[in-house]
Amino acid sequence: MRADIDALIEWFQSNGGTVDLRAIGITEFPGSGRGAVALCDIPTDHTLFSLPRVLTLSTRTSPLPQLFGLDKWRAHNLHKGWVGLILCMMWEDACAHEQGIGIPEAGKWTPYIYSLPETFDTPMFWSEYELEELKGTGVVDKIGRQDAECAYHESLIPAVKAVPSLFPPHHLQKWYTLEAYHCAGSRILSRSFTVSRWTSDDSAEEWSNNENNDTGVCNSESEPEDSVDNADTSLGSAMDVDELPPTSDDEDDPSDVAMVPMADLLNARWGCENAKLFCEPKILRMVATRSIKKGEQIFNTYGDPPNSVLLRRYGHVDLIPLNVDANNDFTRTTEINPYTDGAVSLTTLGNPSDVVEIKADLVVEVVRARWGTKEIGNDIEERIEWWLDEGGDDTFVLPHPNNLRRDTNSPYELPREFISFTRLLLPDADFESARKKGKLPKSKQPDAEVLGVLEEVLKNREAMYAGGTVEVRMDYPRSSFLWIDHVFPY
Ligand SMILES: C[S@@+](CC[C@H](N)C(=O)[O-])C[C@H]1O[C@@H](n2cnc3c(N)ncnc32)[C@H](O)[C@@H]1O
Repeated sequence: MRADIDALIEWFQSNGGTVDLRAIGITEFPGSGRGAVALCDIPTDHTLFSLPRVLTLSTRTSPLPQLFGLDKWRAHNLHKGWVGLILCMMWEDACAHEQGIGIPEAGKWTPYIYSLPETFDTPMFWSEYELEELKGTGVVDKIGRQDAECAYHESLIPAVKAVPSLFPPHHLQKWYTLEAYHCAGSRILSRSFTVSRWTSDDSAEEWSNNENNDTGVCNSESEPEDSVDNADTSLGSAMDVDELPPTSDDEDDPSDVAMVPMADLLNARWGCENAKLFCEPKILRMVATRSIKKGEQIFNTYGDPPNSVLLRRYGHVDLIPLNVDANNDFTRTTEINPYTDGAVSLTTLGNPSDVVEIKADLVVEVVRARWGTKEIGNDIEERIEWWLDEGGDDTFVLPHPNNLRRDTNSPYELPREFISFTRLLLPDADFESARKKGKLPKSKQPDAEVLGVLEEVLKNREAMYAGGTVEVRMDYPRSSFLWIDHVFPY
């Protein structure tokens, strides 16, 4: 690993990147692979490293789309989704290992390619037996193996076969296999960033690792250092002149998805962010967002997603000490820092961003089982339809009671929609009058009947998870709390 990292840093610096090697080192962290460590006390706002935009690897910076021919690229649907970037990564991999293929533009990212992982712990690579462990979580449905493989067979392979000068036929069985495709896809999934084109409207922006933002969120921070007049030329790639337009205005632009050498060596952990990548007209800059003590790990942020997302995209979960009181109940105290505060009873580990998703179907099932058609009537489908027409969701999301970022000590509250929907289904709900008034049932203060349904829904929901028993206790209205133990694996 050392040789790869040393070669990466040398390549990085000789191609316009800067690294403060007095402040940051790359080392192995047990359980999380390579990561960055502070070699001295680092003050807030210190630049740890920076790189020109052209050193990022995306369909905008790779020479491949141009060499392939932009019209042909589009005709093969390589401008949609991640398949184009996956092909660029596979091509770079082939070029790096085959010592170039006689094309001068090939092989620019070779030391970077050598630094990338070749195996992954994500569920994409789990056996059926192993996936059983995820039963009940939202992960399994979101792995997307079939869709990914469809793009491989329908777009990537025909494209590769169409241009033998770029993809020599004897490379196909080695560098363009389904396995290599999944490897490139997983590298993107776990390491890419969203790096938009610099526009004259932009100020310096912070960009979180792509993982954190399925939504592609970026936050405005400060003014750019360089005048925006220089911004266009700063991109400097061949793609500046004639590049692929975004698919459409309201879709995420796939050419914004970029591999960012060095930045992707930083790990992340819930609530531990102390560095972040900022986007400027000519460069990307990794900056300390807090003071970091010598010896501490330098953490980027992946957006503190729930463990379901961490596992699916990165192959790990965050298990941090949760706030629990002497009775092993979650507390809502917001001031306590679970990493440093010795006063906290640390008996439970988890990820405060975890949620439980409850499908509306499950509520319907419980209501049906409890009362039957005779009591609730024949119009349950109609009620559901009206609920959806009124903009109601078909899934309710229960946040973790221990989410410390919720700046409140108020009791745990069930999502109001969840209560309102349940009330709508009950036999005594005045559906006709609600529909006439166009008003959904009240969502505050659930009564005993609603709570009875909700308790059963939660028990049934818990039983869907593989393994372990869960205790669901409801203590309402005495304390106005709903206590749910261990029901938050993902
Ligand atoms: C962006 S890379 C970070 C660098 C990576 N550790 C390496 O060795 O190249 C993301 C990967 O790092 C690992 N990782 C990051 N944060 C972690 C954490 N808190 N716990 C365990 N593994 C982590 C996961 O394997 C994840 O897929």
